[in-house]
Amino acid sequence: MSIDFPLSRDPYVENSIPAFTRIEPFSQLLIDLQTQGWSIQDDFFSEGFTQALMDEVENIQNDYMQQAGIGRKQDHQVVLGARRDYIQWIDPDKAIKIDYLKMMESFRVALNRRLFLGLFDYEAHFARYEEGAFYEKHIDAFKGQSNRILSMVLYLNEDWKEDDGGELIIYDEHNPEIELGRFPPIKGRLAIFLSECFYHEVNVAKRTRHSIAGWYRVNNTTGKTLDPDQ
Ligand SMILES: O=C(O)CCC(=O)C(=O)O
Ligand SMILES: [Fe+2]
Repeated sequence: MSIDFPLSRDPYVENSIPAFTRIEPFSQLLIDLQTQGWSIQDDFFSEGFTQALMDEVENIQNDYMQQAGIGRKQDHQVVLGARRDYIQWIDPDKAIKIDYLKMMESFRVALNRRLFLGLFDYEAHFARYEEGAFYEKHIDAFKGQSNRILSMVLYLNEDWKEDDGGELIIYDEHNPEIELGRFPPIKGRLAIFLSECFYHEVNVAKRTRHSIAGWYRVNNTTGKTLDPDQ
């Protein structure tokens, strides 16, 4: 009789594989942002790097995640009608997370250099939508009230099928009744859009759906008020 153990890979080692396979991984993305304010990029990271991020998120137990709320941490409230996912903020405490944050830092520099966005930092969390979870139509930042400038979501789901739902729907900047597109959360796909401009929504997922959602921010610290963290 044989016992089935889950396949376990060797732990990811810092800097062990190239994070990107394309020569200029940011170029089309920067053009899209400049011309339309949003972009969808497939295979953004290399296969091995994407796989290491998938291994990481798949192995987080629910107990180590928190139920996502609406708004920032200090006014954290869980509104089940609006959003139902579990999150874990990404801190540089493991090789794959260190390398991921390093890559996002190099992207921040490229964004500032090319688009003069003055981005100050990046915050991100793993997200798990279990079967039946969704996130109703919303905007990530209200003009003048937030320091979130760019929203990014990286999808980490093997063999996502059309029937699995969970699409990201992006709405028109000028008329949020009009859909710009529906994007299934397939492995390696990256969605990016200006946080203050695009309403978006996550359709009900019919199976567990993993992603990393992150935001590039500006520093709005003035006088005695420190910019809140997350
Ligand atoms: O997972 C997605 O496709 C979008 C998530 C989202 O909109 C958010 O976390 O603010
Ligand atoms: Fe969002």
